[in-house]
Amino acid sequence: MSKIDIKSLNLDELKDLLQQIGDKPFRAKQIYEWLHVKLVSDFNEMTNISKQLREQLKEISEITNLAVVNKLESEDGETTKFLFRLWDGRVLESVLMKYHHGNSVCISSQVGCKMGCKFCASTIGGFERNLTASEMLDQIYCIQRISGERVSNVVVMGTGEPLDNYDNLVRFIHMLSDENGLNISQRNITVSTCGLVDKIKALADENLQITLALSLHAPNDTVRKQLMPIAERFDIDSAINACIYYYEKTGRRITFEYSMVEGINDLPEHALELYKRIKGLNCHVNLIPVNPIKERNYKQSQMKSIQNFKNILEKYRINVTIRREMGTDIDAACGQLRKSYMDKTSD
Ligand SMILES: C[S@@+](CC[C@H](N)C(=O)[O-])C[C@H]1O[C@@H](n2cnc3c(N)ncnc32)[C@H](O)[C@@H]1O
Ligand code: SF4
Repeated sequence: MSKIDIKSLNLDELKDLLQQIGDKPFRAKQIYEWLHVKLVSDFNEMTNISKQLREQLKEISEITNLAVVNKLESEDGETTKFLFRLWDGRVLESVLMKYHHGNSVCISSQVGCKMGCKFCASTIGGFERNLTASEMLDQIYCIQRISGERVSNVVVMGTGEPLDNYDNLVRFIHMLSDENGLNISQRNITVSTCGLVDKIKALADENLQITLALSLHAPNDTVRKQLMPIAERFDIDSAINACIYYYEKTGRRITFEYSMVEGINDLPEHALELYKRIKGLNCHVNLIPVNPIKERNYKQSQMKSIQNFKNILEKYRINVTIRREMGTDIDAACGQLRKSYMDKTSD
């Protein structure tokens, strides 16, 4: 894309742009509303903007949009997976989950991922590129347009490591929670990371109110290194300490994600060790039965091991839930739908 990516500009930047082309800055608010509230993807739809200004904007800028490649709805109707095509032909996936408290969208932050976690389908084809702020917003905007229902929660838990795309992520969060845009409360936005310690600390200093989720998946470095290469770069203590810093700066309770893999991280001694590591922290542990992917032979923990693990943590008064599996009938594991599509198209 050689033209200006107008949907990635915040309101002040849009005002500057209008000033530069000799127009009134107050028009910026109207254009911002067309892009981020009325969710249009064509300058011609901006009916209160003069034709001359629309033509000028078309010449220097572009409005990103996503094309729907595939849409799969789970049998219970609660989960819909979307496969989208970007302007450069690359594909990404996003998920709409309908809860009684509102609609939540899980978005991707990168095309592919370079982090190499052993059980994750998103990383198998490697890393392709970062998503821009507009491409992250587009996933939510498209789903809201297609479903006709307001999105109230956003989780950055799809393909990619959001903190490896730091500047675009922070821009995206500001724009998503902007009162002139969709105005989604920062408290309803969750960012999940495999644990880039320096970036967690930087995020803590941004003065945001989003929830941070750390993908922990192990009670110690030995087990963590078996599952996540990032554990070679940052040890478990430094990852947890970065979360403590995040809590101290923001007052936001930390979520620890723990994908349960049979025989690897689901034993009672793991639960006990985990408790000792996180005791005293204002946190919540989310136990996720791992979704097996065909490229790896990791098995999902038995439900009785997961329940036992939960009971042990609860005995020590750790806040813990087992994540309800949603949409297992539609390639629910993160990156799986995109991976199936890539496999088919490369035949
Ligand atoms: C796909 S990642 C994206 C966000 C970020 N890169 C991270 O690792 O936290 C979101 C969560 O999904 C988990 N995950 C990935 N593959 C999974 C699988 N096959 N089964 C269960 N959880 C999985 C990750 O460990 C992580 O906690
Ligand atoms: S779990 Fe997250 S960091 Fe790890 S490979 Fe998957 S997307 Fe990347």
